[in-house]
Amino acid sequence: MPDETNQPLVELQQVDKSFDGNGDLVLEDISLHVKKGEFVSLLGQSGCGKSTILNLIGGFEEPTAGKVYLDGEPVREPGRRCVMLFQDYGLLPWRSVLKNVELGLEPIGLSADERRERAMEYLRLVGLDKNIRQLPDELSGGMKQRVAIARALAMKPELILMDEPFAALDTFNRYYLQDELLRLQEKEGTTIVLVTHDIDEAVYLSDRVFIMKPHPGRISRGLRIEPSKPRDRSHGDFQYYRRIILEEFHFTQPKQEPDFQI
Ligand SMILES: Nc1ncnc2c1ncn2[C@@H]1O[C@H](COP(=O)(O)OP(=O)(O)OP(=O)(O)O)[C@@H](O)[C@H]1O
Repeated sequence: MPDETNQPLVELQQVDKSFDGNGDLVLEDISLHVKKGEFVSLLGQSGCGKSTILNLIGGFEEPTAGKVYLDGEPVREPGRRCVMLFQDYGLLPWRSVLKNVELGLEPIGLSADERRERAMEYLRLVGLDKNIRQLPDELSGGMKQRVAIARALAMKPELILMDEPFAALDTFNRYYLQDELLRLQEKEGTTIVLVTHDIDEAVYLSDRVFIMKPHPGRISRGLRIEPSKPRDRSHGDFQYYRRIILEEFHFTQPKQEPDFQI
């Protein structure tokens, strides 16, 4: 549940971003905030700057103008309070499932026993405690992403930045992992910013969706998704929000009589 009282965990104030010297903006005037415990999605077509926003929040890029804050402090570099989760899982192929999860814990000064215990706890949570000795290549895509989620959560970050983490998975695995992610987020109270171009995914998971437009990348609308979670994908409420988003992208057509019959 989002914390409605405290200051935002993430805040972008009037952020512009260009990568080249000639001032062509990739992002223009991005202002948004994310509360602690909130699940927020950035939704938009390829190239509109979604990943760039994640990189700015994570401290991997600097804004050309404007400010990015994490818990009230300007973001200057990547830190341990925030982890990134990618579509391609980011697992080391030569390390076992257990060792991949332990990897994220190596820099934080836990003993070997503590690392193992913490890694096992999170592998149990994602249902992979029987697979700890397997190598990533021996796992399905869904299992690999569960290892990556366990590794991210085991680091106990306040913020997880997810860049299309389920895009490579089939529909069943995607639905399954989306439910699992919501369950784990509720349990851990983690704040999540998700980048996606999947409208259903954004509506199913998010407390708020920021709809983006390209050239330059900007937020055209912030939409609060009111129904409580878990949501029913076939419910009218779900279709209501889908429709608002489709209209924002101009994907809906007025009803026309067909010119010909087949
Ligand atoms: N490091 C970089 N150097 C130069 N241009 C970049 C860099 N990173 C991103 N861009 C450009 O910024 C624009 C936005 O890219 P970004 O990856 O943020 O978009 P996106 O919405 O996440 O796209 P996708 O959904 O395809 O991942 C693109 O035109 C891209 O080419």
